[in-house]
Amino acid sequence: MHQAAPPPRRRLTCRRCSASWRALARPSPPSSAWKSGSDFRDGGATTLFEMALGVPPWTLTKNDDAYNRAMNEACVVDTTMSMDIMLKDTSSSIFSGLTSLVDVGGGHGAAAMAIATAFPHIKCSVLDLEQVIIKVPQQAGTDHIHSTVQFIAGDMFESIPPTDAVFLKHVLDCWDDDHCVKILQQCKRAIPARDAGGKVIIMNVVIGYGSLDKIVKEAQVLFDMYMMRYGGSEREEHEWRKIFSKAGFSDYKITPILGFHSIIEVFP
Ligand SMILES: C[S@@+](CC[C@H](N)C(=O)[O-])C[C@H]1O[C@@H](n2cnc3c(N)ncnc32)[C@H](O)[C@@H]1O
Repeated sequence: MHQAAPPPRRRLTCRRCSASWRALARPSPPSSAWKSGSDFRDGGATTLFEMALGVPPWTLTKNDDAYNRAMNEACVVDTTMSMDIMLKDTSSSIFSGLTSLVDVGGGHGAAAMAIATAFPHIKCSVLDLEQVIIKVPQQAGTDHIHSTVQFIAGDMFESIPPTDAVFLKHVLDCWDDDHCVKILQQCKRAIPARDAGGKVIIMNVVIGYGSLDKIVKEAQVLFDMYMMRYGGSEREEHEWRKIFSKAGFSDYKITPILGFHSIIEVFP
């Protein structure tokens, strides 16, 4: 039987350090996952993740329960640890004055619950895809903090509920610049003007910010490479500035926190 030949191996090059390696140097996925050469990312259609698994990650969370569970649980573990650091380091200045916040792409709500615990007067909600929200563990409605956090199934590219602030933790680095601009444009529609307290709070890497330790720098660059699988990337300040400006925001402030993350407050 005739089987479609896999695409030729290509050499990928890291934009920051010029390291290069062979794409697809791994066991072949099922032939159905291969697409024609013109479908590859250079042709505009897909990502390393899709090349290997045939669908984008947020389709796989819909199609594959085990992958969905692993992704949601991993996000809770990462977020529980990093929110602890973030809230100790920076919280008062960043969250003061807010009465509502939507954690967009907030998974099972670990960040929203940490914020609601630290600031009980802020009404916190989580917006995520339906396949994520329907799997929010049951106990997340029974104790006091869980019951104050509202979970909303929806698509951030279509609309985000009105709120003082949108929180985006490890969401924008999953996407290329054009998708980030679209997400940020929806965020801007959801929040009030700057003088009425509106802002977007991004928790992500800003390459070059934070501790100058070699290990922190290496972690930032490794994350950049890691996010390439989704077609996303970690960004330097000038790359963030470009997407904020394209999405119609007027100003931003970067606050590095312990570890390799920063908080970016983005103002309409
Ligand atoms: C890398 S995870 C980050 C989760 C969480 N913010 C954290 O840091 O632990 C990205 C999240 O974005 C969500 N997501 C992807 N596409 C989305 C969409 N179109 N609308 C809403 N959420 C989306 C995913 O389901 C996932 O929960």
